[in-house]
Amino acid sequence: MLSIKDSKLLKNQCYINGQWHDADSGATLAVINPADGSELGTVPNISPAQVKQAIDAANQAWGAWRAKTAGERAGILRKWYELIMENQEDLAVLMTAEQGKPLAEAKGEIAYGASFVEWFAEEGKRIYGDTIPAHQQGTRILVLKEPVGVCAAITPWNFPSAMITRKAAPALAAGCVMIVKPASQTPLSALALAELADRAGISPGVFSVITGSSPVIGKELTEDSRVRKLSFTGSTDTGKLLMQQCAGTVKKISLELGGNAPFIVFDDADIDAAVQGAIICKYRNSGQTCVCANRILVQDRVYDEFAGKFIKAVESLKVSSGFEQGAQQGPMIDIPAVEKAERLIDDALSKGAVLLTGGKRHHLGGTFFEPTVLGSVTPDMQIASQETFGPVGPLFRFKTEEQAIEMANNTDYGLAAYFYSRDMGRMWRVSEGLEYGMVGINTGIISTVAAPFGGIKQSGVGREGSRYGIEEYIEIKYLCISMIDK
Ligand SMILES: NC(=O)C1=CN([C@@H]2O[C@H](COP(=O)(O)OP(=O)(O)OC[C@H]3O[C@@H](n4cnc5c(N)ncnc54)[C@H](OP(=O)(O)O)[C@@H]3O)[C@@H](O)[C@H]2O)C=CC1
Ligand SMILES: O=C(O)CCCC(=O)O
Repeated sequence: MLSIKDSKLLKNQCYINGQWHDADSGATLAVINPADGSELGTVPNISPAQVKQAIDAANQAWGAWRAKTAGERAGILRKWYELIMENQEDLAVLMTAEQGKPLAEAKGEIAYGASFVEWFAEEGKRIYGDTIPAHQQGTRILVLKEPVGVCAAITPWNFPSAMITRKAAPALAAGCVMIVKPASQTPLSALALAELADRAGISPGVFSVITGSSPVIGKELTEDSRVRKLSFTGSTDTGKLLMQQCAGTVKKISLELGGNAPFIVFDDADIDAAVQGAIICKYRNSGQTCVCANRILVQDRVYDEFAGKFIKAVESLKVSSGFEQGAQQGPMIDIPAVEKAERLIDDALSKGAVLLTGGKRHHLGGTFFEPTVLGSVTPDMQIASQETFGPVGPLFRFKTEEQAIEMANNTDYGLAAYFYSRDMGRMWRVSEGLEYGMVGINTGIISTVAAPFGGIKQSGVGREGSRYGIEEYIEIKYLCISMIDK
């Protein structure tokens, strides 16, 4: 039994048009605690007709929601933010139970997720239009910014709360309405957010959370022309599929997909700081983060020093249930995730990599995995080109700055990159040379509500957070007013 103060936050129904619903058929999906395999509850596996009902409700709710002033919407969103923060502890418990991350990380994610609601409540008040010098006498040109309309969000299990608010908050602030389909592994965090949205006074239909089979729900959401936009965070393969499905109705899309982040340590770096940065960048959330360091590139001269200190720090990480005091690495999300880590390690070792620590399932059993470091990794190994999404840190060796940039860019992904250096000229050269949407310099953590999050190449389309994030939910309408001199 989960220990939460407000038992009404634990839901087993989905939230459509301001009401809680079972599936028409009564079908359910089980939600599993990855730390011990126990069942935490069930959620409805809804029918295509119920997805249509959610779209009907959203479409109907849109008019009244967009007609509110930005200030009125901001007041309601502010209330939602406050309720999320008041319930931070309970929401974190739900998250750790269904996702596995340490409770301290879960609390951090709740605050991070709430920060998008607070930020965009304010940002919605500053959606300014434009006037443009006209091209002829007696004419004026105006640019209006209008909400896109009914939006859908499909979100992943690795950040079960923040990936919802990062999409829903700018949408609602801009005057759009949103239907969210969370990952099947982590629907409880999403449904708890819906309960709090309800308490905050977000009107029926403005924010719905639906659960069930992803291909079925995805098809309904992408084929319905009333849904004007899809925002997705998840794997590149699923993102490509959804992009294709959205083509039929030419929807706007935002895609936040996979990464293959290089983490470069130059020989002028502060090595201790680089080790700390690499630990947090690689092992937070058990390595299941799209901006996690995926390849650690270390310059020849400092390779041995960095490797020695890094291995020591990795070996000191506490692996346990996320609820245990001091937990630093919880279980992985499921067995396929463990098998993927094993596959990548086996491939690397068979091609000449060296196991420096870890490398196998943890003695705690289930989906716990040892924090792992591989040395002498080379670009021909699968781990160099695939997103590991696990606690495996592969060390690559490089000689020159040019070689580091070339190795870093040698991937189809372009989400986040990191490097450590104390040379100002190098900071500019390398920042400009890296083909990535985000670059962390002398830091392993770059996520904040204040900055634009997103990637290039096959890592996605669009940006989330910051003042840029709200533009994803705005259409531009141009007015050409003539004959004003008559
Ligand atoms: N960029 C990122 O942040 C993430 C990257 N990944 C990467 O993807 C790998 C696999 O993870 P996985 O969970 O399978 O990622 P997916 O991309 O498959 O899942 C993410 C979301 O997409 C949904 N989804 C899956 N298939 C469809 C579909 N056909 N139509 C509509 N929605 C769909 C899922 O729903 P449901 O759960 O119900 O199937 C979930 O809500 C990971 O190992 C990692 O490399 C994974 C998650 C996040
Ligand atoms: O992994 C992701 O999908 C998002 C990363 C969360 C963040 O750091 O903002």
